[in-house]
Amino acid sequence: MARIPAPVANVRGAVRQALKSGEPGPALGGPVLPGPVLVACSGGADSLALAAATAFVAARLKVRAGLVTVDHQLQEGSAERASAVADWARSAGLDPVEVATVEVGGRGGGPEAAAREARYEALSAAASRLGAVSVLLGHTRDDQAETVLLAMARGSGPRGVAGMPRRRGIFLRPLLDVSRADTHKACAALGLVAWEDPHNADPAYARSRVRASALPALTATLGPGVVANLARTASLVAADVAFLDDLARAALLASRSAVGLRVSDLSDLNPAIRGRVLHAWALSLGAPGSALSHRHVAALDALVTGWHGQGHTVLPGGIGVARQNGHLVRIGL
Ligand SMILES: Nc1ncnc2c1ncn2[C@@H]1O[C@H](COP(=O)(O)OP(=O)(O)OP(=O)(O)O)[C@@H](O)[C@H]1O
Repeated sequence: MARIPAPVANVRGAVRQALKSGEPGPALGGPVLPGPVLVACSGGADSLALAAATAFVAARLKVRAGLVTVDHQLQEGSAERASAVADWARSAGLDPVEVATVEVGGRGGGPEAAAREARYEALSAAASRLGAVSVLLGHTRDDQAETVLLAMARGSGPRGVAGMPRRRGIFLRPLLDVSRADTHKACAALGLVAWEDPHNADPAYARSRVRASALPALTATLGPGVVANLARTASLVAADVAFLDDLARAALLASRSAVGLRVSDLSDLNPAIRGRVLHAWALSLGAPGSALSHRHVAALDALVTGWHGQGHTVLPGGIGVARQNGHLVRIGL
């Protein structure tokens, strides 16, 4: 039997681990299969290698696996690309296979964010319609390293440096330990022609510049382990962040009162926990997470630790918070 090329084996190994460990849902591999695993595939090398490996592994594990490709209708020929991906997926034995066509226009936050939001909505909708147990995404170790570097450069703090989670809700990223070079080599070895997203090489995007210049420069300066080490940093930080978040959840419950949060409880907390409690509380009041910054949390913190009788502070979403009678309370503006 011909030897399987190492990159193909690596991608399959990562997918096998994800499918076998039960990560995609408790009933996988059991007698009753509640629904398929879906691969979210753009036709790019990462998600194409993921889809090919999933088709291969799922057939052997007797797990149902399908594919969804999203047509953002933003580029010339996007519908043809989507239907070519779908045709290939059917020929590879994936089932069900769907093209989800989305309208990206009319959303805020820039074209990239709008496309991402539309894509995740479409993938979530397809997953519920098809009763899927998981949606597999093709992010690689290199994507994780880029995410960490960007987060550090932007001062995003531990939550950003923790990178992309392996699982969030129905979404699962089995390739976070696999290099991008391997997904490209796996496609080449399998004779799969991957689509090149022109955005990936567009220097208008910070991520493209990190990919094209910053990471290669760091690798040249510090050595070839930089990408893997940045990705490892993400998982180490993610474990700490999860622990601190657990502590903060408990502290939030303990400091809640009928009117708001008790200042005496908040001031006893370690600053790392207090910041998280205030952040979580602000979210619970309805402040939009995308707009809630360190500055807002610092202003809440000042009501606790830098109290000099100052007035209220305003959170994103027009939410007023003041200190009254030993409590942080929401006020009408
Ligand atoms: N058009 C698409 N159709 C289906 N899945 C897609 C599409 N584009 C991207 N994906 C999925 O998302 C993964 C990441 O893609 P990409 O890096 O282009 O997006 P991103 O904007 O960085 O994603 P994220 O929002 O998760 O950070 C792909 O490997 C694939 O699984």
